[in-house]
Amino acid sequence: MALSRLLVTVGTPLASALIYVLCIGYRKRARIYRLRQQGIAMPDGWSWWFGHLLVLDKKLKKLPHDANVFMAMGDMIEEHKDTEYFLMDYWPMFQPVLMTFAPEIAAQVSNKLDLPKPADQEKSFRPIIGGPSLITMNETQWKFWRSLFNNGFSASHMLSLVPTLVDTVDVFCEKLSSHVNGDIFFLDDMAMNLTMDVIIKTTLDIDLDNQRKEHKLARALNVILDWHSFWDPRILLNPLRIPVQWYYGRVMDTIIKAELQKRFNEMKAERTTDPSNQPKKAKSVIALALEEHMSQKQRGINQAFETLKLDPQFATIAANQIRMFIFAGNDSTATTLVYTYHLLSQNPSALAKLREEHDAVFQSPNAGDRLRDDPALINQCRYTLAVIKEALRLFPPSSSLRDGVAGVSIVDLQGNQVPTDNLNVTIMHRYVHVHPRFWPRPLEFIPERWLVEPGHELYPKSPLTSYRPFEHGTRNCIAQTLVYNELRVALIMTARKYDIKPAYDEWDSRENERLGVFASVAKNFGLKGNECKTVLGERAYQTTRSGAHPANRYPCRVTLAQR
Ligand code: HEM
Repeated sequence: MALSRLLVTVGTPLASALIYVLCIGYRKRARIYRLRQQGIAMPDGWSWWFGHLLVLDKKLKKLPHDANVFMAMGDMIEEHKDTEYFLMDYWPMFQPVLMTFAPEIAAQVSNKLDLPKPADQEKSFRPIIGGPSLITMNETQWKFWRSLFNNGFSASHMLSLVPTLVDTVDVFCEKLSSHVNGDIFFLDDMAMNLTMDVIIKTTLDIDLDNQRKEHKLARALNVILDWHSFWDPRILLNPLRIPVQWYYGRVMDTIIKAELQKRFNEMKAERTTDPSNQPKKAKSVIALALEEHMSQKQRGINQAFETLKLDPQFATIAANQIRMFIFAGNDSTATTLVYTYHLLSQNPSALAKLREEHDAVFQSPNAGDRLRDDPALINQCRYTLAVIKEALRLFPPSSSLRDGVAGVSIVDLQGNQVPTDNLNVTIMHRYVHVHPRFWPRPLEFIPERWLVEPGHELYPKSPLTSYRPFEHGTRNCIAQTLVYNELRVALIMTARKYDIKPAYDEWDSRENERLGVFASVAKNFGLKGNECKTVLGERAYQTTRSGAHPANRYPCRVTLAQR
């Protein structure tokens, strides 16, 4: 009797929960089934149980194990040339996603419909960022924070930070010099240290000097990222993950909040001293945001500035924003720099033209000093900018992700309505950027295409929609001017000094030697396959590591430039 009562007590809620989950699951699966029946484009091989996961897995198996998942979409792009979008059903892992590479559809997503960020994105970013931030916020909260930061990232403010960039790139040059004629090193790591120093200096005004010695702030972020995955169950289910990420998140917050308080105190002190006695110094992004916030607050409550306090709620979200700037800005900028050097190493005539431009604009080999005196000189380096734009076209480090909205549809190229509710939408930058309908000789590295006039055979069709590494519309990247300035300064100060060449062949043969006799015996007996090491013929293929880092952290060698 007691047993049957227990079974009823425990079993009823369990059975109800199971029925509930099955009902939800069935509803979601039935929806995709209906979309298929309606003719919404999707790859063949869909299954009720695993959506398109098995289809994707089959494509991924043809690539190196760490290749970026977007690289596996090449066949699907070919198969959907008529619609230029397709629905990928990631059941049971994620929400289904409408994947598009049509600039016309991308423009609807980012501008016309201005679709919001997915509600669950914040949760997956939380271990890294700590909570809501610009990248995941929507509506009023997003508007408030974006308006606080816009001024700090403005073109004029970014130009005033060029001398800071020069100081940081000076250390990068010192590091490159230490490898001249030396052994293989990993350019990706070195670029990451550079961009970390830049992002912290420009947003928070701390000199990490991370390029010389790993700073605890950088280390904390790196540990969090080592324990992070958006999908890998081996990492997500590890019981140590949450405490480790929580601890290092606290380390980051403590450092950032202490600096915020310092900036706040400096700001108060500035307001009470005679402005003519204050040293003229470029302010950090957070200092400008704090000033704006405090001025708004002061106007709102009509209270003397000296009596205001830094409110903890504001400080917490501001700390998230800084953590997000570090995360969003570090990898993507570093990988772009590495791919720019890579493309230059493969295209000697472009490198020669770049050097000629630097000779013409700066004359002296010490471009850093000239830039410190006259930051606007970077704007004269048109070919340099064209080289960077071309690197971002061929190796964009990110894509855009948006949430569908009930009742809102995308109009496809044939004029059909594609409903977006309960779907995410991804704009695949890589495939928009090499779209043959828009780009002449799409796979070639041709910086000149950025310098010709409309009507020229190299001029892209509709560059405003077909080129979107920083996305368009209200949710475009807030830091694109910082990125262009940082990369320009780095190229200006290094291109004439160094020749950087990839060393993958040497690296691969060393790795084979290291794996030794057991691996080659295993291969000979067919126990271990010869893993493919290139994607579309590219050894420096983009990997899954956030920011689409080049394979194996880009092993390379550097020598002094031979001209
Ligand atoms: C090569 C470097 C970079 C690239 C290619 C890049 C690309 C992008 C893209 C594509 C978006 C839109 C994402 C979406 O629509 O889902 C974005 C947004 C954003 N990026 Fe970047 N980014 C770069 C560097 C940076 C840096 C250095 C920072 C930080 C200072 C940064 C901060 C942000 C922020 C805050 C947003 C969200 C803006 C908003 O929604 O208001 N990015 N970025």
